[in-house]
Amino acid sequence: MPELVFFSGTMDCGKSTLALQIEHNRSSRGLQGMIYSRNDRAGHGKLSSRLGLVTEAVEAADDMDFYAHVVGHLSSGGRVDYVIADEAQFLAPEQIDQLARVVDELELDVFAFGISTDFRSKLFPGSQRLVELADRVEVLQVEALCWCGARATHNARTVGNRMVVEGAQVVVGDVVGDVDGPSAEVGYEVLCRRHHRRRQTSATARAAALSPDVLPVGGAR
Ligand SMILES: Nc1ncnc2c1ncn2[C@@H]1O[C@H](COP(=O)(O)OP(=O)(O)O)[C@@H](O)[C@H]1O
Ligand SMILES: Cc1cn([C@H]2C[C@H](O)[C@@H](COP(=O)(O)O)O2)c(=O)[nH]c1=O
Repeated sequence: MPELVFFSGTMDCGKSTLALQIEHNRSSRGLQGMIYSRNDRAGHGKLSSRLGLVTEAVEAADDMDFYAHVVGHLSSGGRVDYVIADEAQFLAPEQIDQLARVVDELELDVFAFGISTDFRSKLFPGSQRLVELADRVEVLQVEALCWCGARATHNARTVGNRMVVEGAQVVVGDVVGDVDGPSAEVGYEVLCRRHHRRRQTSATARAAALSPDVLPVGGAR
């Protein structure tokens, strides 16, 4: 039976890498995928992984009808054996319904990849709809780690190395390493729930270790 599968995890846990591996394994057996992405960091019409792999993709506009797009491709003589949708958190709920329709009416597997929650730990609308509609939700095997060593389950947004909790839901960006000194750039860091709740990033934890009498934002350690 064809399925709608939602592969979910934090940022930087290998979702796009897995999407590219699924694409590679199927295309190397002569199957043809329709690959969608939206707002990939590598640019318009790309699906890229931090391991350096990248492939061409259809950039999913916010008014794009996925079902009509696949039907249009098939009607004009194209072939589609499966569908991959990366950065699925950025899709509208109606677009997730269209992907479910692709599974049910065109009998194609649809593999969607994305983060579930935003920097405030609230579900993205597209991810919420995926959780509601998917045949399976798969959590990725490779654990991204918080600076404390625990499994990272949450995405923090940082500005100037400090976690922020105000701002637009969508700001395309990348995880920042353990940077020294303040940065005005918006970045992201994956954290365990405990440190996300306490707003303790690696930089603020390091600063607190250097000056133990300074409490993190929010009080408790
Ligand atoms: N230099 C590296 N060596 C080995 N693995 C790496 C390296 N850089 C990144 N990775 C792996 O790639 C993962 C990120 O993959 P990616 O597909 O870009 O993540 P996602 O799409 O979930 O944000 C990291 O969690 C890590 O496992
Ligand atoms: C938490 C969070 C993330 N984003 C953006 C940042 C990146 O461009 C993507 C996630 O990409 P990845 O391949 O999973 O690393 O989402 C955002 O816009 N808003 C957020 O709250």
